[in-house]
Amino acid sequence: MNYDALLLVSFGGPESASDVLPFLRNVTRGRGVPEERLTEVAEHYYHFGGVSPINEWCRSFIDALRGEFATHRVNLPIYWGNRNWPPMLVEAVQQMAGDGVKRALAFTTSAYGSYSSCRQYLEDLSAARAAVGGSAPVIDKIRHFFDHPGFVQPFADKLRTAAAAIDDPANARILFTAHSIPVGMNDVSGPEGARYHDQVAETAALVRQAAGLDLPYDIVWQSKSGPADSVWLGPDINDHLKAIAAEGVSSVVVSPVGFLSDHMEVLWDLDIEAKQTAEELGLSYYRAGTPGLDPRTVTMVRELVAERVDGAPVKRLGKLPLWNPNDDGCCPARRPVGMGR
Ligand SMILES: CC1=C(CCC(=O)O)c2cc3nc(cc4[nH]c(cc5[nH]c(cc1n2)c(C)c5CCC(=O)O)c(CCC(=O)O)c4C)C(CCC(=O)O)=C3C
Ligand SMILES: [Fe+2]
Repeated sequence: MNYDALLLVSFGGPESASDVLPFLRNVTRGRGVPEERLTEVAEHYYHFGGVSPINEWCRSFIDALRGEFATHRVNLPIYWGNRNWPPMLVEAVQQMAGDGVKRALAFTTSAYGSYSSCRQYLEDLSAARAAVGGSAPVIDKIRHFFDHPGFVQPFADKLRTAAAAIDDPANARILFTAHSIPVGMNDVSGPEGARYHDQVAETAALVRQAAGLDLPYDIVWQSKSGPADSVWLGPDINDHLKAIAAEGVSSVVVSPVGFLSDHMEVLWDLDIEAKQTAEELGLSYYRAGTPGLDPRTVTMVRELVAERVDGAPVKRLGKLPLWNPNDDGCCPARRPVGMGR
Protein backbone atom coordinates (compact mmCIF):
# COMPACT_ATOMS: atom_id res chain seq x y z
CA MET A 1 0.00 0.00 0.00
CA ASN A 2 1.12 3.53 -0.74
CA TYR A 3 1.16 6.08 2.03
CA ASP A 4 2.27 9.68 1.90
CA ALA A 5 2.58 10.59 5.60
CA LEU A 6 2.99 9.21 9.10
CA LEU A 7 0.80 10.61 11.87
CA LEU A 8 1.94 10.19 15.48
CA VAL A 9 -1.18 9.99 17.62
CA SER A 10 -0.85 10.42 21.37
CA PHE A 11 -2.85 11.14 24.50
CA GLY A 12 -1.68 14.72 25.11
CA GLY A 13 -0.84 16.25 28.46
CA PRO A 14 -0.74 19.68 30.14
CA GLU A 15 2.35 21.84 29.81
CA SER A 16 1.56 24.41 32.50
CA ALA A 17 -0.52 24.68 35.69
CA SER A 18 -3.33 26.54 33.91
CA ASP A 19 -3.62 23.71 31.36
CA VAL A 20 -4.36 21.08 34.01
CA LEU A 21 -8.10 21.43 34.66
CA PRO A 22 -9.11 22.08 31.03
CA PHE A 23 -7.01 19.04 30.05
CA LEU A 24 -8.70 16.87 32.70
CA ARG A 25 -12.13 18.02 31.49
CA ASN A 26 -11.22 17.02 27.93
CA VAL A 27 -10.08 13.57 29.07
CA THR A 28 -13.12 12.83 31.21
CA ARG A 29 -15.93 14.47 29.20
CA GLY A 30 -18.93 12.12 29.29
CA ARG A 31 -16.95 9.40 31.10
CA GLY A 32 -18.57 9.41 34.55
CA VAL A 33 -15.32 10.14 36.42
CA PRO A 34 -16.23 11.65 39.83
CA GLU A 35 -15.29 15.28 40.52
CA GLU A 36 -13.19 14.25 43.59
CA ARG A 37 -11.03 12.10 41.35
CA LEU A 38 -10.40 15.09 39.06
CA THR A 39 -9.33 17.33 41.94
CA GLU A 40 -7.08 14.58 43.22
CA VAL A 41 -5.46 13.96 39.82
CA ALA A 42 -5.01 17.72 39.29
CA GLU A 43 -2.84 17.73 42.43
CA HIS A 44 -0.58 15.07 40.91
CA TYR A 45 0.02 17.37 37.94
CA TYR A 46 0.49 20.49 40.14
CA HIS A 47 3.14 18.62 42.09
CA PHE A 48 5.17 18.69 38.86
CA GLY A 49 4.34 22.33 38.06
CA GLY A 50 1.37 21.28 35.89
CA VAL A 51 3.67 19.71 33.32
CA SER A 52 3.23 16.17 32.05
CA PRO A 53 6.29 14.75 30.32
CA ILE A 54 4.19 13.34 27.47
CA ASN A 55 4.14 16.23 24.97
CA GLU A 56 7.87 16.88 25.29
CA TRP A 57 8.51 13.16 24.83
CA CYS A 58 6.43 13.24 21.63
CA ARG A 59 8.51 16.14 20.27
CA SER A 60 11.80 14.38 21.01
CA PHE A 61 10.53 11.07 19.65
CA ILE A 62 9.43 12.71 16.39
CA ASP A 63 12.85 14.39 16.06
CA ALA A 64 14.53 11.02 16.49
CA LEU A 65 12.13 9.39 14.03
CA ARG A 66 12.81 12.07 11.41
CA GLY A 67 16.52 11.24 11.76
CA GLU A 68 15.76 7.52 11.43
CA PHE A 69 13.64 8.10 8.32
CA ALA A 70 16.34 10.29 6.75
CA THR A 71 19.08 7.71 7.39
CA HIS A 72 17.00 4.92 5.89
CA ARG A 73 15.60 6.98 3.03
CA VAL A 74 12.00 6.70 4.15
CA ASN A 75 10.34 9.57 2.38
CA LEU A 76 7.39 10.25 4.65
CA PRO A 77 6.65 13.54 6.40
CA ILE A 78 5.68 13.11 10.07
CA TYR A 79 2.68 14.88 11.62
CA TRP A 80 1.55 14.88 15.26
CA GLY A 81 -1.89 15.10 16.84
CA ASN A 82 -3.22 14.35 20.36
CA ARG A 83 -6.57 13.23 21.67
CA ASN A 84 -6.84 15.52 24.67
CA TRP A 85 -4.46 18.47 24.46
CA PRO A 86 -2.83 20.57 21.72
CA PRO A 87 -1.56 19.91 19.20
CA MET A 88 -4.98 18.32 18.63
CA LEU A 89 -5.71 15.64 16.05
CA VAL A 90 -8.07 17.87 14.10
CA GLU A 91 -5.28 20.42 13.54
CA ALA A 92 -2.95 17.66 12.34
CA VAL A 93 -5.57 16.29 9.91
CA GLN A 94 -6.26 19.82 8.67
CA GLN A 95 -2.55 20.35 8.08
CA MET A 96 -2.22 17.05 6.21
CA ALA A 97 -5.21 17.91 4.03
CA GLY A 98 -3.66 21.32 3.24
CA ASP A 99 -0.39 19.63 2.29
CA GLY A 100 -2.22 17.30 -0.11
CA VAL A 101 -1.76 14.10 1.93
CA LYS A 102 -4.19 11.46 0.62
CA ARG A 103 -3.40 8.42 2.73
CA ALA A 104 -1.58 8.35 6.07
CA LEU A 105 -0.43 5.70 8.53
CA ALA A 106 -1.09 6.39 12.20
CA PHE A 107 1.25 5.24 14.98
CA THR A 108 -0.47 5.56 18.36
CA THR A 109 1.66 5.65 21.50
CA SER A 110 -0.34 2.84 23.11
CA ALA A 111 0.90 -0.68 22.33
CA TYR A 112 -2.26 -2.59 23.27
CA GLY A 113 -5.83 -3.24 22.17
CA SER A 114 -8.96 -2.24 24.17
CA TYR A 115 -11.46 0.58 23.91
CA SER A 116 -9.31 3.07 25.85
CA SER A 117 -5.96 2.11 24.34
CA CYS A 118 -7.08 1.65 20.73
CA ARG A 119 -10.72 2.07 19.69
CA GLN A 120 -11.03 5.51 21.29
CA TYR A 121 -8.03 6.70 19.25
CA LEU A 122 -9.74 5.39 16.09
CA GLU A 123 -12.98 7.17 17.02
CA ASP A 124 -11.09 10.41 17.59
CA LEU A 125 -9.33 9.99 14.24
CA SER A 126 -12.65 9.60 12.44
CA ALA A 127 -14.10 12.58 14.28
CA ALA A 128 -11.09 14.68 13.21
CA ARG A 129 -11.45 13.49 9.61
CA ALA A 130 -15.17 14.28 9.64
CA ALA A 131 -14.47 17.78 10.98
CA VAL A 132 -11.98 18.43 8.18
CA GLY A 133 -14.35 17.07 5.54
CA GLY A 134 -13.80 15.70 2.03
CA SER A 135 -10.15 16.75 1.73
CA ALA A 136 -9.13 14.75 4.84
CA PRO A 137 -6.74 11.86 4.15
CA VAL A 138 -7.64 8.23 4.72
CA ILE A 139 -5.83 7.16 7.91
CA ASP A 140 -4.90 3.56 8.74
CA LYS A 141 -3.76 2.65 12.25
CA ILE A 142 -0.58 0.60 12.60
CA ARG A 143 -0.92 -2.75 14.43
CA HIS A 144 -0.54 -3.27 18.17
CA PHE A 145 3.18 -3.45 18.94
CA PHE A 146 3.12 -4.97 22.45
CA ASP A 147 5.37 -7.87 21.41
CA HIS A 148 7.66 -6.09 18.93
CA PRO A 149 11.34 -6.53 19.90
CA GLY A 150 11.75 -2.73 19.76
CA PHE A 151 9.24 -2.51 22.62
CA VAL A 152 10.15 -5.65 24.60
CA GLN A 153 13.96 -5.39 24.54
CA PRO A 154 14.28 -1.87 25.98
CA PHE A 155 11.94 -2.90 28.82
CA ALA A 156 14.01 -6.05 29.33
CA ASP A 157 17.34 -4.19 29.51
CA LYS A 158 15.93 -1.63 31.92
CA LEU A 159 14.41 -4.38 34.07
CA ARG A 160 17.72 -6.25 34.18
CA THR A 161 19.53 -3.05 35.24
CA ALA A 162 16.99 -2.30 37.98
CA ALA A 163 17.00 -5.90 39.23
CA ALA A 164 20.81 -5.92 39.47
CA ALA A 165 20.56 -3.48 42.39
CA ILE A 166 18.45 -5.84 44.53
CA ASP A 167 20.45 -7.05 47.51
CA ASP A 168 18.23 -10.02 48.49
CA PRO A 169 17.16 -11.65 45.19
CA ALA A 170 15.92 -14.72 47.07
CA ASN A 171 13.01 -12.65 48.44
CA ALA A 172 12.39 -10.40 45.44
CA ARG A 173 9.38 -10.15 43.14
CA ILE A 174 8.93 -8.47 39.76
CA LEU A 175 5.67 -6.54 39.35
CA PHE A 176 4.65 -5.75 35.78
CA THR A 177 2.12 -2.95 35.79
CA ALA A 178 -0.29 -1.44 33.26
CA HIS A 179 -3.18 1.03 33.39
CA SER A 180 -6.28 -0.62 34.80
CA ILE A 181 -9.51 -0.52 32.79
CA PRO A 182 -13.07 -1.52 33.72
CA VAL A 183 -13.48 -5.31 33.69
CA GLY A 184 -16.42 -4.91 31.29
CA MET A 185 -14.12 -3.08 28.88
CA ASN A 186 -11.50 -5.82 29.11
CA ASP A 187 -14.18 -8.50 28.51
CA VAL A 188 -14.87 -7.04 25.04
CA SER A 189 -11.26 -6.16 24.12
CA GLY A 190 -10.26 -7.65 20.77
CA PRO A 191 -12.19 -10.11 18.62
CA GLU A 192 -12.35 -12.83 21.28
CA GLY A 193 -12.34 -10.57 24.35
CA ALA A 194 -9.84 -10.06 27.22
CA ARG A 195 -7.07 -9.21 24.77
CA TYR A 196 -5.97 -6.12 26.72
CA HIS A 197 -5.21 -8.30 29.73
CA ASP A 198 -3.73 -11.07 27.58
CA GLN A 199 -1.47 -8.75 25.57
CA VAL A 200 -0.14 -7.14 28.76
CA ALA A 201 0.45 -10.62 30.22
CA GLU A 202 2.27 -11.77 27.07
CA THR A 203 4.47 -8.66 27.08
CA ALA A 204 5.31 -9.21 30.76
CA ALA A 205 6.39 -12.80 30.13
CA LEU A 206 8.45 -11.77 27.08
CA VAL A 207 10.17 -8.94 28.96
CA ARG A 208 11.13 -11.18 31.86
CA GLN A 209 12.41 -13.85 29.50
CA ALA A 210 14.40 -11.33 27.41
CA ALA A 211 15.86 -9.91 30.64
CA GLY A 212 17.13 -13.40 31.47
CA LEU A 213 15.68 -13.20 34.98
CA ASP A 214 14.14 -16.10 36.82
CA LEU A 215 12.65 -14.04 39.63
CA PRO A 216 8.96 -14.74 40.19
CA TYR A 217 6.61 -12.13 38.81
CA ASP A 218 3.02 -10.90 39.02
CA ILE A 219 0.90 -8.73 36.78
CA VAL A 220 -0.73 -5.81 38.57
CA TRP A 221 -2.83 -2.81 37.56
CA GLN A 222 -2.65 0.85 38.44
CA SER A 223 -4.31 4.24 38.18
CA LYS A 224 -7.93 3.11 38.60
CA SER A 225 -10.33 5.93 37.88
CA GLY A 226 -14.15 5.91 37.85
CA PRO A 227 -16.51 5.40 40.79
CA ALA A 228 -15.18 3.51 43.82
CA ASP A 229 -17.73 0.71 43.38
CA SER A 230 -16.91 0.11 39.71
CA VAL A 231 -15.01 -3.08 38.96
CA TRP A 232 -11.66 -2.61 37.23
CA LEU A 233 -8.83 -5.03 36.47
CA GLY A 234 -6.95 -5.97 39.63
CA PRO A 235 -5.07 -6.47 41.78
CA ASP A 236 -4.24 -2.83 42.25
CA ILE A 237 -0.48 -2.41 42.68
CA ASN A 238 -0.83 -0.92 46.18
CA ASP A 239 -3.06 -3.75 47.42
CA HIS A 240 -0.72 -6.28 45.91
CA LEU A 241 2.31 -4.78 47.64
CA LYS A 242 0.53 -5.44 50.96
CA ALA A 243 -0.27 -9.01 49.94
CA ILE A 244 3.28 -9.89 48.96
CA ALA A 245 4.81 -8.15 51.96
CA ALA A 246 2.64 -10.46 54.08
CA GLU A 247 4.04 -13.44 52.14
CA GLY A 248 7.58 -12.45 53.12
CA VAL A 249 8.71 -10.68 49.95
CA SER A 250 11.27 -8.00 50.86
CA SER A 251 12.12 -6.31 47.51
CA VAL A 252 10.04 -5.40 44.48
CA VAL A 253 11.11 -4.28 41.07
CA VAL A 254 8.32 -2.56 39.16
CA SER A 255 8.29 -2.57 35.35
CA PRO A 256 5.59 -0.32 33.82
CA VAL A 257 4.98 -2.33 30.62
CA GLY A 258 1.69 -0.47 30.10
CA PHE A 259 3.55 2.72 29.15
CA LEU A 260 5.85 3.53 26.25
CA SER A 261 7.35 6.49 28.10
CA ASP A 262 7.25 8.09 31.55
CA HIS A 263 3.76 9.54 31.85
CA MET A 264 2.24 11.15 34.93
CA GLU A 265 0.98 7.66 35.86
CA VAL A 266 4.59 6.55 36.18
CA LEU A 267 5.89 9.68 37.92
CA TRP A 268 3.03 9.92 40.43
CA ASP A 269 1.20 6.61 40.72
CA LEU A 270 4.42 4.58 40.79
CA ASP A 271 7.34 6.76 41.83
CA ILE A 272 5.44 8.55 44.58
CA GLU A 273 2.38 6.51 45.56
CA ALA A 274 3.44 2.87 45.09
CA LYS A 275 6.94 3.67 46.34
CA GLN A 276 5.47 5.11 49.53
CA THR A 277 3.24 2.05 49.99
CA ALA A 278 6.29 -0.17 49.60
CA GLU A 279 8.34 1.85 52.07
CA GLU A 280 5.56 1.76 54.67
CA LEU A 281 5.59 -2.02 54.34
CA GLY A 282 9.36 -2.19 54.69
CA LEU A 283 9.81 -3.36 51.09
CA SER A 284 12.78 -2.18 49.03
CA TYR A 285 11.37 -0.60 45.88
CA TYR A 286 13.11 -0.47 42.50
CA ARG A 287 11.47 1.00 39.41
CA ALA A 288 12.57 -0.19 35.99
CA GLY A 289 12.47 2.23 33.06
CA THR A 290 10.16 2.61 30.08
CA PRO A 291 11.49 2.51 26.48
CA GLY A 292 11.24 6.32 26.17
CA LEU A 293 13.68 7.43 23.49
CA ASP A 294 15.51 4.10 23.14
CA PRO A 295 16.86 3.92 19.55
CA ARG A 296 15.39 0.41 19.15
CA THR A 297 11.94 1.86 19.77
CA VAL A 298 12.52 4.53 17.14
CA THR A 299 13.63 1.82 14.72
CA MET A 300 10.51 -0.17 15.62
CA VAL A 301 8.30 2.57 14.21
CA ARG A 302 10.25 2.55 10.94
CA GLU A 303 9.87 -1.24 10.79
CA LEU A 304 6.14 -1.07 11.53
CA VAL A 305 5.80 1.41 8.67
CA ALA A 306 7.82 -0.91 6.40
CA GLU A 307 5.43 -3.78 7.20
CA ARG A 308 2.62 -1.72 5.69
CA VAL A 309 4.48 0.04 2.89
CA ASP A 310 6.92 -2.62 1.64
CA GLY A 311 5.36 -5.79 3.01
CA ALA A 312 8.44 -6.17 5.26
CA PRO A 313 8.33 -9.18 7.61
CA VAL A 314 6.25 -8.80 10.76
CA LYS A 315 8.75 -8.74 13.65
CA ARG A 316 7.21 -10.06 16.81
CA LEU A 317 8.14 -12.23 19.76
CA GLY A 318 4.69 -13.29 20.98
CA LYS A 319 2.12 -15.86 19.90
CA LEU A 320 -1.23 -14.18 20.54
CA PRO A 321 -3.12 -13.72 17.29
CA LEU A 322 -2.97 -10.21 15.82
CA TRP A 323 -6.05 -8.58 14.34
CA ASN A 324 -6.73 -5.48 12.33
CA PRO A 325 -8.03 -2.82 14.72
CA ASN A 326 -9.16 -0.67 11.78
CA ASP A 327 -12.09 -3.08 11.30
CA ASP A 328 -15.20 -2.45 13.31
CA GLY A 329 -15.35 -6.00 14.64
CA CYS A 330 -13.47 -5.41 17.90
CA CYS A 331 -13.69 -3.22 21.02
CA PRO A 332 -17.19 -1.81 20.57
CA ALA A 333 -18.04 1.79 21.47
CA ARG A 334 -18.40 1.89 25.20
CA ARG A 335 -20.90 2.61 27.89
CA PRO A 336 -19.97 4.91 30.77
CA VAL A 337 -17.31 3.83 33.27
CA GLY A 338 -18.65 1.52 35.93
CA MET A 339 -21.58 0.25 33.87
CA GLY A 340 -19.88 -3.08 33.16
CA ARG A 341 -20.72 -4.32 29.68
C1 LIG B 1 -5.72 1.97 29.06
C2 LIG B 1 -5.30 3.39 29.36
C3 LIG B 1 -4.11 4.00 29.02
C4 LIG B 1 -2.95 3.39 28.26
C5 LIG B 1 -3.14 3.58 26.80
C6 LIG B 1 -2.75 4.95 26.29
O1 LIG B 1 -1.59 5.32 26.43
O2 LIG B 1 -3.63 5.63 25.77
C7 LIG B 1 -4.16 5.35 29.50
C8 LIG B 1 -3.16 6.30 29.29
C9 LIG B 1 -3.13 7.60 29.79
N1 LIG B 1 -4.03 8.15 30.64
C10 LIG B 1 -3.62 9.44 30.89
C11 LIG B 1 -4.30 10.35 31.71
C12 LIG B 1 -5.56 10.14 32.24
N2 LIG B 1 -6.36 9.03 32.11
C13 LIG B 1 -7.57 9.22 32.76
C14 LIG B 1 -8.62 8.33 32.84
C15 LIG B 1 -8.68 7.04 32.30
N3 LIG B 1 -7.64 6.35 31.67
C16 LIG B 1 -8.11 5.12 31.26
C17 LIG B 1 -7.36 4.15 30.59
C18 LIG B 1 -6.09 4.36 30.07
N4 LIG B 1 -5.36 5.53 30.14
C19 LIG B 1 -9.48 5.00 31.66
C20 LIG B 1 -10.36 3.82 31.37
C21 LIG B 1 -9.82 6.19 32.31
C22 LIG B 1 -11.15 6.57 32.90
C23 LIG B 1 -11.84 7.60 32.05
C24 LIG B 1 -12.21 7.01 30.71
O3 LIG B 1 -12.95 6.04 30.71
O4 LIG B 1 -11.73 7.51 29.69
C25 LIG B 1 -7.53 10.54 33.34
C26 LIG B 1 -8.68 11.18 34.12
C27 LIG B 1 -8.36 11.30 35.56
C28 LIG B 1 -8.13 9.96 36.21
O5 LIG B 1 -9.09 9.39 36.65
O6 LIG B 1 -6.98 9.50 36.26
C29 LIG B 1 -6.28 11.09 33.03
C30 LIG B 1 -5.76 12.45 33.43
C31 LIG B 1 -2.41 9.71 30.17
C32 LIG B 1 -1.63 11.05 30.18
C33 LIG B 1 -0.63 11.01 31.26
C34 LIG B 1 0.18 12.24 31.35
O7 LIG B 1 -0.37 13.34 31.36
O8 LIG B 1 1.41 12.10 31.43
C35 LIG B 1 -2.10 8.57 29.49
C36 LIG B 1 -0.94 8.32 28.57
FE1 LIG C 1 -5.74 7.16 31.39
